[in-house]
Amino acid sequence: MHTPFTRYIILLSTYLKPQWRRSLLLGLLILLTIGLQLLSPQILKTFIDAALAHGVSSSLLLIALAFLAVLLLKQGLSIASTYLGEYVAWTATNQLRSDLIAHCLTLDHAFHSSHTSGEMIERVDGDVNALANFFSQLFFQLFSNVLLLFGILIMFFRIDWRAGLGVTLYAAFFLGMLIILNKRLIPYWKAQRQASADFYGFLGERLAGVEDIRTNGAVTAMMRRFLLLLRTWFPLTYRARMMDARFSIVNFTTIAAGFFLIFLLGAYLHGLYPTEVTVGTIIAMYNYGLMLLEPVWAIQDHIQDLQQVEACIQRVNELLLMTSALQDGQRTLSDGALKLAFRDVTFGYTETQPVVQDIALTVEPGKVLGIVGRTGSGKTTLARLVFRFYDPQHGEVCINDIPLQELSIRDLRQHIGLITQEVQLFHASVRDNLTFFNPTIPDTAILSALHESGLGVWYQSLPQGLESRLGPGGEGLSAGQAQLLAFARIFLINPGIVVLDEASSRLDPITERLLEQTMEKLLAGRTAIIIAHRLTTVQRAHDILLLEDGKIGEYGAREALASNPTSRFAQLLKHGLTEVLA
Ligand SMILES: Nc1ncnc2c1ncn2[C@@H]1O[C@H](COP(=O)(O)OP(=O)(O)OP(=O)(O)O)[C@@H](O)[C@H]1O
Repeated sequence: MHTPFTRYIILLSTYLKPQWRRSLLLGLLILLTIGLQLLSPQILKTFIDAALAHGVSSSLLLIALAFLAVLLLKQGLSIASTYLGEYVAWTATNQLRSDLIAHCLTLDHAFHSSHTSGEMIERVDGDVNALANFFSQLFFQLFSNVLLLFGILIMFFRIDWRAGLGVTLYAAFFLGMLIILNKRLIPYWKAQRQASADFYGFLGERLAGVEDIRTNGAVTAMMRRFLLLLRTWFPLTYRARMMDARFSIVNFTTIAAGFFLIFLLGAYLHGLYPTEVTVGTIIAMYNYGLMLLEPVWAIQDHIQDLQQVEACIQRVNELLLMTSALQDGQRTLSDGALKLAFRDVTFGYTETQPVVQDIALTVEPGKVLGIVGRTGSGKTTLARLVFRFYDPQHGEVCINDIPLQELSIRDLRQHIGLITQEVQLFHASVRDNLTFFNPTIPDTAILSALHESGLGVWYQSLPQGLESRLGPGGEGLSAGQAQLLAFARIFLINPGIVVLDEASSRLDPITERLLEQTMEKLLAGRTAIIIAHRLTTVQRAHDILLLEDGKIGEYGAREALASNPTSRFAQLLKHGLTEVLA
């Protein structure tokens, strides 16, 4: 495992290297800004000494103008470095974001089903945002604040070594004290924030359920819980604020002591060397003292932020180090209907508990296999194995007699179309919903897919054609229309195998008829696996697989099974699919 420091270096070099010119320019801008910042007290010193020595003169105006010019230039440079800093940071972190997303997409289904989407968003975006802060502010600000601090100390040493030493010791003490005090303060604010999060979490949940609370007469009990939460929240906030106040008192006393030290040193040195340490020098020392507070406070903040960033870098690294359990193959598939075979397949989500067992069957090109079985019998699991979301523990799944492990996963998935019960629709245009945001697919192909899937009339009613936006989660579409849109997606990619997990809910007769017609077109010239819930679909299947607790309960040609009165399938047909399998 790398030490934190090497991790920072690796991260910085990976993502800043491509922008080294901009980063270098940024470094230069920061150096110049610091140089100008250190110059202004010197100009002030010259001004005061000149005023005291010669009274009001034209040179004073020139010095004042130089002071103004330095201030303006410094301001301009800070704006430029802020802009450049943000630019460099956003470019670096956007690259990191896309690297992480691309990496997550290569991870297997087991990874994705064991991490919630919220967790992934927090990892990819929350952690990257913290790192964006590291790149844009923390790294460059820490760099410039440390430089500024050293610059100020050098200015004190230039005045006199005793001044330099005194102020260096003071700065070290001040910084150490701030770090210790802040560490003590953090738990108080953490507890306060937790209490506030609990309160708002409770409030949000109760507001969402306000009708149930009222109708069940639970208002008094809820109010009591509110008061209890407020009773915890208030003392925690009070304690945190009091600690803050104490912290401020110590802080300002130390600052005051610092200025006292500077004036004392100034007066002492003026006494020793009146011509070198002038009144102007003492004013400059005071100004450097004021200037010193800024980097000390900032460095203390940065140290805290670095601890957070360290945790983020660790999590991002962990994610990047994860690899998919599935090894990618090289071979590719031909177009057209494909042959699918399960060869003695056994698979379980855990090693010890098989979910499907000893599955051996073949679906010839262009044929339809209907899978029926009770809920939890392993139907969806079989479909997942076809997509190679998982590898079987025993046996193999083959397409055109090629084991899936030998196929390129990308190519494999381009040759299989999946329609699930719940169609995932995006809050985006009809075009993007059909093409999955691929802008290279021509309109003519999309329109033809819409017509083929029976959505021609629906498309005519769209105010902005393909650019019309669907509501969030497909709002405004009926379940049947959503299914047909999923069919249109399949027509568009034209795969050789279709896996269809049929919607179990009943559809209205018109949509049902439309779906039937579209299904006919969809299955023509394709191999299909249909997890069937409706009788009409089952009747389309050439073969039937009845799954019972992950094992083959019955498997054979549909007609043969249907005409055998002793078969389970014939019983199912007699008593109705949904009634028996529900
Ligand atoms: N990602 C998973 N991780 C662990 N166990 C799972 C996972 N998915 C499914 N299972 C378990 O595997 C078994 C088979 O589930 P599967 O979804 O394949 O059944 P199904 O026949 O498709 O059910 P349904 O008709 O309800 O969709 C169930 O016991 C289920 O709890």
